[in-house]
Amino acid sequence: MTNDIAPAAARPAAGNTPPEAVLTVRDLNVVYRTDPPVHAVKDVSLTLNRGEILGLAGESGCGKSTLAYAVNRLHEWPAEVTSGSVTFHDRDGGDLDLLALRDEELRRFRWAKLSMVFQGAMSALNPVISVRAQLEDVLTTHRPGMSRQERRERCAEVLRLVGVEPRRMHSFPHELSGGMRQRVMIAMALLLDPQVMIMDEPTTALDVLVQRGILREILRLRDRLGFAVVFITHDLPLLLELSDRIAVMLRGEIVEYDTAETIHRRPRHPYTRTLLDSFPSLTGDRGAFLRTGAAARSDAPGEEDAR
Ligand SMILES: Nc1ncnc2c1ncn2[C@@H]1O[C@H](COP(=O)(O)OP(=O)(O)OP(=O)(O)O)[C@@H](O)[C@H]1O
Repeated sequence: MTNDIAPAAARPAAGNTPPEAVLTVRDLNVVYRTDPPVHAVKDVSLTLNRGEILGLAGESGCGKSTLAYAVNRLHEWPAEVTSGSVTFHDRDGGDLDLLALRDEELRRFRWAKLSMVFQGAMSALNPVISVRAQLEDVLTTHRPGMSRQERRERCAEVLRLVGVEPRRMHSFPHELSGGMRQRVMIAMALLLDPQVMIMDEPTTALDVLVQRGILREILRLRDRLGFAVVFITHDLPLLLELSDRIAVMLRGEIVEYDTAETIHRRPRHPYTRTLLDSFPSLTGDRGAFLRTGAAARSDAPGEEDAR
């Protein structure tokens, strides 16, 4: 492992502006009401700052997805939030208690303020509805005042942002490669200019080159558009490259929470050290390609995974 990682948490807060929270999770507990019950998220507290990438790491089954779903109120019975709070600090001012939002408020909130990208784009996208129709549907629902022309233009714009040629909007998801579909999912998550994106293993199923291209794109977009990201993966070394801060989760609890720099140089918890040592490097020298752009241009946006 190399020591050339960029100073974590240095990038989002340009100048001397102190970090400003966009999402605060306090003492969150989630239990699956099964027999026996599973206490999947235990007293989790996290703060996501505006524009930062917060990595959430931990092995399969530690509760990462349960936490992400609960934050966005996407959890379903038998999962139940038993205590805690999730507060969204809107850039327009005002705090929203997400756990208290009624259905209609929640519907308006999701995608517009906070969007989510899941691992399997194929399960999130409808394979038999064109990309354009699915993107436009989000706009029709959330921006009813937009004209047809404006909707088309916005769809083309977000596809371009994620490195997909706008002509691809006429395709159906099943006609696209896995990487392309993930890019379309990211485009959809960007449509309404959200302040937070939760990405749950968005590139895990993809091969390494395609992963690299997409991860780079996420960094570029974050720098350009300023949204904050909760990036979930079991690949802690990958998070070292991508994240500003990292939370390490073990059996439902956050056992270490610090800047990527500190976790890289001075991991305190034995489990963090195990995760760092045991995971094979997918990306070569850590920190080499994502932040510095040192990789070959073969991972140029949208081309590597074109069919
Ligand atoms: N529907 C369910 N009913 C009962 N227990 C569940 C259910 N879904 C998840 N769990 C349990 O909750 C715990 C946390 O699971 P979760 O899927 O959140 O972990 P994860 O870290 O996201 O894992 P992965 O990386 O494999 O998705 C696990 O013990 C899991 O078995």
